[in-house]
Amino acid sequence: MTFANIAIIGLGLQGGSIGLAVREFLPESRTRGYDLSAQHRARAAERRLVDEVCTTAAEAVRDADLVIFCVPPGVMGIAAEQVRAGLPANALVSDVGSSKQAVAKALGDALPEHVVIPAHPVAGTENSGPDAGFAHLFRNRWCIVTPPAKVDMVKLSGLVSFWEALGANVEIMTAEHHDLVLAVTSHLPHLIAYTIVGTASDLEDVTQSEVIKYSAGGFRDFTRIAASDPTMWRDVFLSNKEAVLTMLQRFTEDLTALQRAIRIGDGDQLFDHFARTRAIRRSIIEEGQDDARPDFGRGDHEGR
Ligand SMILES: NC(=O)C1=CN([C@@H]2O[C@H](COP(=O)(O)OP(=O)(O)OC[C@H]3O[C@@H](n4cnc5c(N)ncnc54)[C@H](O)[C@@H]3O)[C@@H](O)[C@H]2O)C=CC1
Ligand SMILES: O=C(O)C(=O)Cc1ccc(O)cc1
Repeated sequence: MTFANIAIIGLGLQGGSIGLAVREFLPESRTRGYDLSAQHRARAAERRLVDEVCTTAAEAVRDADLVIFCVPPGVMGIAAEQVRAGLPANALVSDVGSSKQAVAKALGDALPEHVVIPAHPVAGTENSGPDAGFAHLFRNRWCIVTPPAKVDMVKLSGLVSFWEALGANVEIMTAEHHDLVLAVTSHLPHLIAYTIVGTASDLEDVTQSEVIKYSAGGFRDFTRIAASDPTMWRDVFLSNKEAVLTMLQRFTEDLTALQRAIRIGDGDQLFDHFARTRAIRRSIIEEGQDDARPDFGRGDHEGR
């Protein structure tokens, strides 16, 4: 099953990248897009992120057989309500939200008559808006698809093929499992980055010049992550609250254990811990899941 008319709601990093990637990898498909911001619509048209930028959401979904919501997690339901009037009955509804249970519920509540199959491309950057997108964002990255227990298999396989055509490797799991895994691999790291950059800034009377001067160290990586979009990340934490709080509890216990090892001078514990984490990093690189690969996302994008 291929999609002839794809509607993209939200023309920022994700929506723009999908539009550009469809033009490059699925040239037979036609794309229409809508964004709430008139400024973003104008810029999306200038960059030709989609074939046609529409001034209403209902117009963008006209004739669509696939609609992908690419808006912050907290407004998925509102955005879905905006397309209801114009959405063809047979259209598949999907999204790219970073949390899945809450987003699936919001989309399902707003569009109860439609097939909804949520997805999450685990591919992004700290940049947002219509200037941030690029066609190769999804190349060699995971896209996690979280179908409901009873699902239209033809539409599911169509969605899997769609993401594979854009270069992604697709994994299927429940929304609940997704939210737990991503809480520790993505959401918690962002929370830690937001915290450390805030802490350093609060100490700025003492350290301001040093923070800038020595930011080529590990701190620089944290500032990149902590520059990520505030609206989106506020919504991620609020929409995946339970899983994030569970993982934060575990993290806090492990941090306290390291804190104690430092206080009592237990060098063996520190060494063993750091040796274990180094091995994890090396295994990630061996599996080819690392952004630092020479060919990753380069060429048409300088934002990383
Ligand atoms: N930033 C990242 O690295 C990743 C983000 N995601 C998910 O993708 C989704 C979109 O994120 P980005 O593209 O990064 O954000 P973005 O901020 O670049 O784009 C979102 C766009 O949605 C528009 N918008 C807001 N409310 C709207 C509405 N009601 N109707 C239509 N347009 C509306 C905004 O004007 C903006 O242009 C989020 O749910 C996020 O969790 C998923 C993977 C990676
Ligand atoms: O920029 C980074 O390091 C990211 O981690 C990008 C990212 C942000 C949110 C997601 O749901 C998936 C990927």
